[in-house]
Amino acid sequence: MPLSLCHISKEFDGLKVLEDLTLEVKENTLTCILGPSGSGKTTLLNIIAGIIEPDAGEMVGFAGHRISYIFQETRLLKWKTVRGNLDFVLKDHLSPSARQQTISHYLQLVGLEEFQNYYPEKLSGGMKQRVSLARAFAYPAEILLMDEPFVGLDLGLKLSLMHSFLDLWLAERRSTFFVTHDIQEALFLGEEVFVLTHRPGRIKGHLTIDIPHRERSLQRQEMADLQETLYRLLTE
Ligand SMILES: Nc1ncnc2c1ncn2[C@@H]1O[C@H](COP(=O)(O)OP(=O)(O)OP(=O)(O)O)[C@@H](O)[C@H]1O
Repeated sequence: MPLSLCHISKEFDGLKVLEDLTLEVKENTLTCILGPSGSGKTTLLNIIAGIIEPDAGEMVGFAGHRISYIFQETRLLKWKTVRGNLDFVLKDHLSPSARQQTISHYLQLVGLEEFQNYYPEKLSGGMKQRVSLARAFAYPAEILLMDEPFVGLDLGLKLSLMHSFLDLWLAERRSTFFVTHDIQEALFLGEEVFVLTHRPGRIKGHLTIDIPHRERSLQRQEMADLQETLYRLLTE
């Protein structure tokens, strides 16, 4: 069943943040919501997560689905080890032995097995974000919400985290809503990309990118053209 947001509007104290926003995607699609700062991207994720009620509109296809939410700041529990952080979100869902296996599987996918007994304060920023990705994927959620998880990181680290994220996501597709104001993130990750207007956020444009993730390179003219289109949509 597709996931649909239908005519969603939201204002805070008279400030219109989202206006008549409608989109529909297939299940297990990696959807990027690309928009300028203040266009209501976080508000939209919070509405999908059920943290905020929209003033108008409805969501179809989301009911009964569990949600994992990844933020810009990693929100790891600092009194628990890497393994303990994953264990914490799994303890109500899996038996102890299944938990051990699941945790090892995801830590291996993000290359952090040997750091499993470290506390977050002993990890670099990139390693912490990898733990947070592994934790989000380990949790048995059908929907993944990602709020600019790589913002403010240097280019090398951002690229390496995007690869870690894609390794996890390609191994096990989830319906993902990834918000960003970064054209390259949308271009390299999105299967569907929706571009928002300035506040109040409305859908300004929509692209489907059907190039397999592993074949996305700016050397390809098609990718360069898509980048140009996204740039125009975002800035004009
Ligand atoms: N709970 C709230 N109460 C009042 N105003 C709010 C609230 N949440 C968000 N806003 C306002 O809504 C607008 C959109 O915020 P939001 O965080 O959704 O945008 P964004 O696109 O995620 O921005 P950024 O890219 O800068 O994070 C902002 O002007 C913000 O001040």
